[in-house]
Amino acid sequence: MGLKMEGKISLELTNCRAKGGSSGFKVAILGAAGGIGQPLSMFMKMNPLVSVLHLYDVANTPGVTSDISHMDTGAVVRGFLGPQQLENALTGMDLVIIPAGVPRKPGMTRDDLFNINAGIVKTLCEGIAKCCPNAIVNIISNPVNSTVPIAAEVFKKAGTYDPKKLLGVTMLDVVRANTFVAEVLGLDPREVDVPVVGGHAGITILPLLSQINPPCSFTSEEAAYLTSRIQNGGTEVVEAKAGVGSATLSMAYAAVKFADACLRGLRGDADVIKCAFVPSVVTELPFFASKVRLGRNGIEEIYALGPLNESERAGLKMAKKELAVSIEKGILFATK
Ligand SMILES: NC(=O)c1ccc[n+]([C@@H]2O[C@H](COP(=O)([O-])OP(=O)(O)OC[C@H]3O[C@@H](n4cnc5c(N)ncnc54)[C@H](O)[C@@H]3O)[C@@H](O)[C@H]2O)c1
Ligand SMILES: O=C(O)C[C@H](O)C(=O)O
Repeated sequence: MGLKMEGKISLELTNCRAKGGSSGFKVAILGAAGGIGQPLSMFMKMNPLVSVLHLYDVANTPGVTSDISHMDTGAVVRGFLGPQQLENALTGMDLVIIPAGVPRKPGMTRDDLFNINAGIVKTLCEGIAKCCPNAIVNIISNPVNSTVPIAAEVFKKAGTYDPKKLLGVTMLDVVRANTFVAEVLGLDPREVDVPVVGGHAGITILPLLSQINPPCSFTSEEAAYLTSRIQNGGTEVVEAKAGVGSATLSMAYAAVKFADACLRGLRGDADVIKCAFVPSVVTELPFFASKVRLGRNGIEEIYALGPLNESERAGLKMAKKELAVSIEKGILFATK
């Protein structure tokens, strides 16, 4: 058999020869052809811990897959289009990342996305429960404060729920906080680590400026400016994009930072610690974002909040009130 078939290279033959890194993890991205999905897929193709990369979407996956598959890195890339291919996309995966769903336009809250995105996340999680129940799941789709509880309920119903493996991605809040704090302090953002706890929407995003590494202090004006800018970072991008979407590039960067941490944990690396919105007993709420240690089983340890200053305590009270409503909304949707 020749390489050319009617002017096209035989895909069957090239697939026979395809070789990925001999070891590594299998990762699926659901919503891979979207604004976040495309750069995230590219970054994950560059990640040496990934041996197989499955790209799933309801539109445009063939083009994105063909494009990304030409990158000369180790991971083997396969594309999957539409619900009939979801199960094949998910079977055997170690990590599933979900950026599927609609983004905000100016004037909308993340909760305004609930009506569309709740159903999308529910269906995708039903597929995960069926085809890769042991996978780590990273949920990016908004509103994260509700979509993570939805995922938990789907897994509970299927009998596959492992709270150590379900993580809402709040890494972009940390990435923004590091950037904005470094600007104020005149530091390199790579040297700054700001814990951001609570959730992922407005006042539920609670940066702990009193616990920054390296230790630093702010005037009350600086603290108010930083807290507000971190809480409204998403809206800042939505308004700048003026109707064509929300953060995609910085989100893909944050998502790959977080996914890489999950994979390093799975590999057995020590001291992999990141903030995430997870099933939690840190507060009285069933889900809460705080620092977690990632390991071979997913979340190995969830850290307590530590000492908060007066304004952080006030922020926490307000954040918990809003979070309780969003969490309940997700649970009700998935159990009705
Ligand atoms: N967690 C965070 O920090 C964070 C940051 C930015 C954006 N987001 C959220 O991520 C989501 C995606 O944002 P985006 O800018 O990439 O949007 P986008 O519209 O550019 O891309 C979304 C993709 O999802 C796909 N999709 C829709 N329904 C699907 C389904 N049932 N199965 C699989 N794929 C499906 C679409 O075809 C599209 O390719 C939004 O909900 C947005 O609010 C979260
Ligand atoms: O703001 C949005 O709607 C998207 C995302 O949650 C963000 O924080 O950028």
